[in-house]
Amino acid sequence: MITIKAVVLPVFLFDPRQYRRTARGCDKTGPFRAKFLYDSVLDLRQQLRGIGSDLLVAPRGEGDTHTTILCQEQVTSEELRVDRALRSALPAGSCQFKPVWGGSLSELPYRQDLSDLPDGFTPFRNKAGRPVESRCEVRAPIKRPGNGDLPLPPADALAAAAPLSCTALPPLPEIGLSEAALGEASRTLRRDAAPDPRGVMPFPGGEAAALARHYLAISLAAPCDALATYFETRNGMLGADYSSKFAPWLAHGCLSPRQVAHECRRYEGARVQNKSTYWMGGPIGSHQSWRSDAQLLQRWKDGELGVPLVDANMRELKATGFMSNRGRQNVASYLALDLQLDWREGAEHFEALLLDYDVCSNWGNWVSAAGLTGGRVNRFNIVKQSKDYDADGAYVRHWLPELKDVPSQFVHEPWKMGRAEQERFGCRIGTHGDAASDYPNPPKISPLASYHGFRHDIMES
Ligand SMILES: Cc1cc2nc3c(=O)[nH]c(=O)nc-3n(C[C@H](O)[C@H](O)[C@H](O)COP(=O)(O)OP(=O)(O)OC[C@H]3O[C@@H](n4cnc5c(N)ncnc54)[C@H](O)[C@@H]3O)c2cc1C
Repeated sequence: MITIKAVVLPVFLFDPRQYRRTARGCDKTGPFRAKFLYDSVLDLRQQLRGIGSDLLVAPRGEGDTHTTILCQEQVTSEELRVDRALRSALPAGSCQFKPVWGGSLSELPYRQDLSDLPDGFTPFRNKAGRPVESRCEVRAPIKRPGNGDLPLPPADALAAAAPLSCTALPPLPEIGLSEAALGEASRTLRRDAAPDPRGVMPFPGGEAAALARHYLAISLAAPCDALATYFETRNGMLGADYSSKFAPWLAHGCLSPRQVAHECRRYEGARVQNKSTYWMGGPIGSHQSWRSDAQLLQRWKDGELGVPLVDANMRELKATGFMSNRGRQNVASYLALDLQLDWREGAEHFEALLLDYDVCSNWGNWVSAAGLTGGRVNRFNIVKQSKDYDADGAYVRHWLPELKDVPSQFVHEPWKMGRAEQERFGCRIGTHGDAASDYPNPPKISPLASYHGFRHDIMES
């Protein structure tokens, strides 16, 4: 009798659908995430080589499939469409398609069909007065496998697996990166390309880089106490340690959320607990007719609106692929609730540029920012937010050189400077596009009172 041992074939397919343009003309994947993904695939290959196997890589869904395809179970529309296309492309009878649920860290204390799931975050988190995470058991991380621990084919057996390759990664045009993104990407993708020095930190892709992030060195030998102050610092916008910056690695599957949760518990046990470490671990609102203004939208994307906090954050995103949570909330609120431009334009722009793009986190947060969750609409007062979270203007000056000599009194409201002050502080305020001005006047926004279309309360914060 012949015994056939099950073998797991490690394959990475670059899916061209991820690199096309959307109907609104946005790249699905911009250069930052394309590079992060490349780094991550290279790192995965290195790790598999380290345990005697290898990674097969192909530009699209080619290759011989004759066993079981294991994949993450999806819930969102484009991802489900990809699953359906893959299922129907599989030769009948020769291959099984097996989605596995991996979207939650532990069993939630809600019904399996989620019929008792609250709409808002606060009631979700505090079920019957107890924080939801205190009822959730997170399983311990699995030990790192060594050579021979996994049913992987040896490297030399994989070397002959044409048309898949284990030597080279596919060139970008083969993946289908759009022309516009390619121009940028070919620059960013140079191995030696340095990240923008103004960014919060470099983000190399791959598990090795994630584990080297010292925030995770909750490790007791050399503890990093940034975690202890997370609750106080998490609304920051400058520097590496106001938040974990794990999101890009989590979004790409380079870092296990179970491992992060485990390290946090270990840290809390050994050092100190923090109120907010629990973090680590479709629109239903009323109809709103969004305005359409391509020029204004472009100014928002370019950080050229004349609203310093929004502009600084949008320039950071454009230059680095990252933006703080505080920044994301403000720029999203400003686009949807102040400019009343279509929030989906903003969500698509984020999807293209964010290193940590995740379909649920991005689109879910945008739905909420646009006031479409069915609950209270939270409209950010940008000037108040600027003064609360960037009191001395260090963040806006970091990204807006036009305002570098403008004192704190005016830095968040430069339009309030008179002509003499503009002269004195070297910043002329004027019409957007006017060569004689250094920084634009902000667009006129609708007062709160004219804000129709929402059935629910509007709260300013
Ligand atoms: C409009 C908008 C779009 C967003 N798009 C994304 C996205 O595409 N991908 C993404 O991972 N996050 C997204 N977020 C959530 C949040 O801004 C980022 O997760 C966070 O800024 C990443 O930085 P960090 O890893 O240092 O987070 P930390 O503050 O250190 O938090 C630790 C982890 O918790 C999770 N997390 C934190 N805040 C949120 C949140 N509000 N919603 C969901 N998860 C959260 C992330 O996985 C994060 O890495 C978005 C928020 C807004 C307002």
